[in-house]
Amino acid sequence: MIEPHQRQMAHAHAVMARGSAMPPDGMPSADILDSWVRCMQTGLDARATTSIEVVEAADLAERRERAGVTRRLARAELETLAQQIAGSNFLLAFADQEGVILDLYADNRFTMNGRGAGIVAGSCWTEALCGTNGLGTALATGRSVAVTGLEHYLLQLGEISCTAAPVRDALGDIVGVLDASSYFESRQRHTQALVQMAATHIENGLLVHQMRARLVLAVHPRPEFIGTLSAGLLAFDTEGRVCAFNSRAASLLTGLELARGSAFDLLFDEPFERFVAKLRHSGQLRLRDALGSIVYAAPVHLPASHPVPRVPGLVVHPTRARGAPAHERPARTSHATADSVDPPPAFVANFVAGFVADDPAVRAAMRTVASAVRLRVPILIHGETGTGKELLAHHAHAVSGRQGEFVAVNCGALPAELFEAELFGYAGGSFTGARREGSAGLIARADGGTLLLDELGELPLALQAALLRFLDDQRVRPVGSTTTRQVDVQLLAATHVDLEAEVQARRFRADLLYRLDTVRVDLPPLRRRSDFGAIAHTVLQAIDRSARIGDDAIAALSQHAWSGNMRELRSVLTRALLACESSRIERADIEQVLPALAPSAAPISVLQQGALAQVLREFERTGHSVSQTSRNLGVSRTTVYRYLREGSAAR
Ligand SMILES: Nc1ncnc2c1ncn2[C@@H]1O[C@H](COP(=O)(O)OP(=O)(O)OP(=O)(O)O)[C@@H](O)[C@H]1O
Repeated sequence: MIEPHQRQMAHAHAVMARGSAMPPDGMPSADILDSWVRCMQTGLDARATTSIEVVEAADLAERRERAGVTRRLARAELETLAQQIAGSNFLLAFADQEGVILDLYADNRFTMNGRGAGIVAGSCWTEALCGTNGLGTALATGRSVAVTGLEHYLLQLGEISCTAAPVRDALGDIVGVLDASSYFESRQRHTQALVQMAATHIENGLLVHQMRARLVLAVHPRPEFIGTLSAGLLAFDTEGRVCAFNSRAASLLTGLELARGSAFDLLFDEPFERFVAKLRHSGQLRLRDALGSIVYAAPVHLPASHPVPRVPGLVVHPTRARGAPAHERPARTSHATADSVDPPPAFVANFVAGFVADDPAVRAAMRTVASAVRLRVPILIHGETGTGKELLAHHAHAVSGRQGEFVAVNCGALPAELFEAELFGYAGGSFTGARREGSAGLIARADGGTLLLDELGELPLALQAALLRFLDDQRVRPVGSTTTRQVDVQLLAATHVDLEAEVQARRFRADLLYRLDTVRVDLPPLRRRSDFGAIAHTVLQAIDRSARIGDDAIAALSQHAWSGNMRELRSVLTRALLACESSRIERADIEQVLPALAPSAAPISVLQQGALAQVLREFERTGHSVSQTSRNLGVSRTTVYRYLREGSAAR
């Protein structure tokens, strides 16, 4: 069926073909109208069949090389976009500032059908050559555009819809353009927002890269938006003069004299030096701008060369530039689809194999985490036991692109004295049992990477103060040593307890909670997840790849309360699989094992009676693997640790 829009544009083409010197009335937008005028003026024939020019292989290689970091950032975004609009017949392309496609990701159906045939690496899409089109028109206007069906000037492109956004570097120059093309009929409402967001991601990455020797600030009138794409970015030199800013900063600070070279003190009601000193101390600050409005600011990076604090008692902590470029991130698998949700502030693909994330709350958590790691702020992950906090932490590490290790440490696992040495390291011979050569500690091991403090609620009070100090300056001083070492660690903390209640009960320091609670994500319990079915399938596959489960069985499972969440589900599915006669679990198999488990806290109570022996036996049997023991018994790792501690105290 020809849609009214196509009919209207077909009419416009017909009028033009009759020799009109101007495009007819009723053009969909001023950008398309102006573009047609430009095409007419260059004498381009809308009806001619034009073969799209493709540059030589050597030229393409040279252009790719020249595009350097921009291209690497763009490729990462193309991959993410490909995940988001996967299966919807799309072709995604990144072209340089001359409209030559450097990279593209195409859905097979799009290329096989032949309609996207001319869109290949090296093809050139300037308006002068190809008429009105996403890439060319975005480059010509410097704005994000959608060119739908017959809005294309060349009739031969009339079945394609493109949406494209230019990418600007830190100085505001266009350095490339991102495009998503589809058949006219499979275009999607959210694609333009997705492409625009991806372009903003590239621009922000580029600004942070190009300004890596500068102080880069993220600003927003509301603190919770600091880590999102809505935040503005501003770079300052050591004198406090603006070197670069993104378009969000320009619109957030409208009315102020924001331009390259503007002095910080003219924009904000605070002397630059004092601001930097405070920033080093506190990480995020509330500022008043020159018009009297409140703005929150947090450093994206704060180089050591910026003014040293003159405020007494403040600690200096130069930070390193962020981790590796996004293109070096690991391969990803995804269960997430971006079909019907409204465009959130920052989209992110699923980086962890087997991590089901079709639930909106989980996807929101993934996006928050991805934004927070970009700014390297600590993240507090909250959720009942077994809801996937550690898996989300792995995702955070992967999405950060940081090259260092992911180090997880269970705060309930060790007594305070040993824990401090484990965490911060120790000098040789500093206490009985210490190794002669000493140890760098887990924080140092996570240098350049990510440290997860699991079960944060169990962190001994004595260590909470040390952690707070570490969060302030990212320096570690090994136990028994007089020297400190600067590290660059993305901190994540996970807990299932209500930390506010712990603060009330004076078991947790309020200042530490305040510091860690900048970005908080809550993982929903299994009973509230909309993707329960997908989870059940995935967990079952992890137990036995050949196993299957019927829809009725899933429906029966979904009725359960699952207080042990994924771990409990895994344990129930294992039992059901053992109980069933084939490798396909049916409702009856579930009914056979579920009543025995209800109420769902049963695994814990099983542990409580004669539990110690059971835990120790399983711990021995699994070759001292805490995770394996926790999995096999269907309890959390903390529970296992607690029993192991009790066990060793009793001996
Ligand atoms: N979204 C998910 N998709 C598939 N499997 C998951 C998901 N989330 C968690 N799991 C699985 O559930 C188990 C528990 O996950 P994880 O250890 O991350 O939970 P947790 O919240 O950290 O638990 P705890 O609070 O007990 O430490 C793991 O085997 C994990 O692989």
